[in-house]
Amino acid sequence: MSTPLLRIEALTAAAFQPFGEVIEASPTAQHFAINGGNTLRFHDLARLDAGPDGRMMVSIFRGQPRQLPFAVSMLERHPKGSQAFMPLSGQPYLVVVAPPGPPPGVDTLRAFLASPQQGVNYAAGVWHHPLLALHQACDFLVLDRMGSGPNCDEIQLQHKVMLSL
Ligand SMILES: NC(=O)N[C@@H](O)C(=O)O
Ligand code: NI
Repeated sequence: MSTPLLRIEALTAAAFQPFGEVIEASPTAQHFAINGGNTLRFHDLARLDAGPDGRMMVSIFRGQPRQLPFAVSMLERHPKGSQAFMPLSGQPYLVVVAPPGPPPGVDTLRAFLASPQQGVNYAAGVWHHPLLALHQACDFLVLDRMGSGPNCDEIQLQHKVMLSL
């Protein structure tokens, strides 16, 4: 039996709501002028969470491009804190997620194509695939938890799914 294709959806705040937030300078986001009108502030776009005993840290991930079609065989989650990615290299990328809680399955997996102007913030415990950069090596600004104890659970999918554009 061939490995099923996972449908890839356009990334929107509404579609991503069960998993976290989309970070983008959207006209629908709360925004207001600052700095004497020189600057527009797109305000409070994501809920960053390091838990009661952690702190947020800033990193840069340089992801090598994934070759498509790509087999999704595992996901991970960070139970103690959120994790946000903001693209820096002007390329789209893929996001694969499943709701927090039960092990992800073909019926709960979702895939999104993020534009170069869209970041994502995974809420704590949301299942997601590690960075899926496309086309070239891409840098991402990453905001996630520094703290004690393990904060990355990995799970192998019972049934693989394929990503293709
Ligand atoms: N392991 C790590 O820091 N990266 C992953 O969490 C990821 O989501 O890419
Ligand atoms: Ni992660």
